[in-house]
Amino acid sequence: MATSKLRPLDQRAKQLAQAYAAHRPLVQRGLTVGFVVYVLTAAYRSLAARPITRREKEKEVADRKDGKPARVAVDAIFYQRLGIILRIVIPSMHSKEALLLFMHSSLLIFRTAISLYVAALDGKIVASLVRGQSLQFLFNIVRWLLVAIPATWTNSWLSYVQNKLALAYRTRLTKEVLGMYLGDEADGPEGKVYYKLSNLDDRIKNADQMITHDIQRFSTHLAVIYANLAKPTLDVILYNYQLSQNVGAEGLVLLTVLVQTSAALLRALTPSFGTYTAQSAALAGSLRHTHSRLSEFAEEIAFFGGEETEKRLIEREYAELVQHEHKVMNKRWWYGCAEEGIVKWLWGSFGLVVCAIPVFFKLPGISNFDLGSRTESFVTNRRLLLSSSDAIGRVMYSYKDLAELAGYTSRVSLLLDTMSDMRKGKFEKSLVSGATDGENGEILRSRGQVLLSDDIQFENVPIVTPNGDILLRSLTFHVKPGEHLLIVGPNGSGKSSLFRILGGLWPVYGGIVRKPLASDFMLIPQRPYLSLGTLRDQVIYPHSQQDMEARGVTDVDLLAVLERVQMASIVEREGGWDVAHEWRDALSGGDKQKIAWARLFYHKPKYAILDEATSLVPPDMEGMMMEQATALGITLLTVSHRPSLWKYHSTILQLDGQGGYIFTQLDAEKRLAIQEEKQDLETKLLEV
Ligand SMILES: Nc1ncnc2c1ncn2[C@@H]1O[C@H](COP(=O)(O)OP(=O)(O)OP(=O)(O)O)[C@@H](O)[C@H]1O
Repeated sequence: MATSKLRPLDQRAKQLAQAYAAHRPLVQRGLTVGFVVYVLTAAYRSLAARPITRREKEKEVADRKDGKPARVAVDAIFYQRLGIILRIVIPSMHSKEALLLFMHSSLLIFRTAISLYVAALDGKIVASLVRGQSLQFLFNIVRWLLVAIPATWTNSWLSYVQNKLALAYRTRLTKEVLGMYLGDEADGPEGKVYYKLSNLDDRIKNADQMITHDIQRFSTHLAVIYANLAKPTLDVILYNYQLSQNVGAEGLVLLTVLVQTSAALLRALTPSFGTYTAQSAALAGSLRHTHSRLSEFAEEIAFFGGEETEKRLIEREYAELVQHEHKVMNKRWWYGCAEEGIVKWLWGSFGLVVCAIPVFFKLPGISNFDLGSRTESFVTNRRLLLSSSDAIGRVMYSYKDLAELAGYTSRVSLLLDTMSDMRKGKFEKSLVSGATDGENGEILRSRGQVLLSDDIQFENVPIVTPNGDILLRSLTFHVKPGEHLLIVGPNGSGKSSLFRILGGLWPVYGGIVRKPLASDFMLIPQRPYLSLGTLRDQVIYPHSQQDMEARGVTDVDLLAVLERVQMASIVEREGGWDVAHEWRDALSGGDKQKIAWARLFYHKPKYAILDEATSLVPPDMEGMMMEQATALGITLLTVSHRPSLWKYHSTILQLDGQGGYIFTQLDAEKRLAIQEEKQDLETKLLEV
């Protein structure tokens, strides 16, 4: 019974095998086409955005509340961000970057074609060896040497074009970012982003690190990812197509199934490298920032003997960075083991089995098989397979690269988004408690008007610090050109804040501010800023020498300006106008203030803001400088605790530090007399 049942089954299997052999070319074609479609779909799916699950969304919200870093992954958000940045780095199809990308792609295809040729040649060389055909062998070696010329040429060109591409991306991005970062009022209503980023917003702690380091890393990763993704995908298709011609598409399909199953396992094991990259960049930036603060305030710290505290701060930042790097290294270690085990060894053994198919099974349509042909086919197939598994491996590795690119993309887009928010006047800063309640909240949510005028006029303008502290609810005063204003008040009452509003640094939360452009103001603070550059650059800052010459000003005129502040000797002392120093360290506090006054006399702005600007110069010079400024038609807005300066001002704005103020005409003599009387009374009171 059993044999009679088996026979028809056996026969049916035979019939099936015959039918299969008869239609094998069609099946082969079907399998090959299916394979190509599969590789493309798999490549697309591995790159496509993974939708964010509800649990992940909830976790992200919770993390943000806890102040934990945001999760970064290869998801829809990443592609959206990348799309925006790509439009910056490749602005059009005719741009230099598009041309470089085209060159890069052509070179990649050319290199794959060479590899295919080399695989076949390798097989031929070994076959001629096995067959003992010396002439054929020599001929093949010459071909090998000849193909080396375009092969090496292509490889050098590839890395050259790739580096050029990275640099071109970096240049485009840096240009865009600097345009926003250092754009002034002339670029639009909202400039001075570099100030607002660090003072009015909490999102970015170290913009310098982002502009220099993160943009560079992003550009390099973007240039590499293209080669690491496009090339291996193309390679997988071409090598496998060639392989399927040699070993039959069935073996290849089996191989692909095995490879893809293990690849899925590897993918599931991949840690979140994108988040780690973004965290590393942020921690490195923070450490650098702490170091740069140390060198910036070296003198102050040295006088205080603050080395231990500073060391502790730096060590804390460093420890955080090292801890994070250790964590990433550990993850990379075991991931590396799993990756190498699967990609190199497991796939390698699958490959050897596939290469052996034509040796052990006679494939229809392939009619060889002396020892030489078998060796040739084995060597060629093995090379193709190695290249192919290397390509699949690279697609796998590139997922890690893609995750890292996602990390840098999140950093660059955070920078771009925050800067664009700054320009729109949208700030995110943690506010003092109660800032958003009731009347305070109303003030913070509203915005005032800024109108252009020759006078300075505040109408019901609140003065609010960036963290939402309301210093004055409603300030009203009016200064006409030529009417010097004295501003007095206790520490922290908002005197400098008033200037920040005038300079366009802080937003106007309500009322109307009438004022000239910020470029019509010039600030002299207690510790004036000295730029990098020559002595001339210090006096004419922010002008360049060309600007100075265009104004018709010569070095002789500049010397006259320095004479006004009794600093003419500095030119000879420092070795001429063209000598460059770190002027911040080379000049004393008083000299710095005098240089700043010389700068004022050179620029002759409409208004000068003097914030304790004469605190370090001798009293006799102080009066002289004020008179000269008046003679040049500069209107002074002065903050000073020195009564000796009162007589140069006609109005006074007195802040009480409790939210109240008085704005009135200033009769300096009367005020001085009252002051003296007050002091007398106080002395008498003490005697009692
Ligand atoms: N960037 C900032 N972020 C948050 N708060 C700030 C910022 N700059 C100043 N403030 C706060 O604004 C308040 C007023 O500061 P402001 O510098 O205007 O005082 P001031 O009257 O000039 O004081 P002083 O006489 O000490 O210079 C202070 O409480 C200060 O802490």
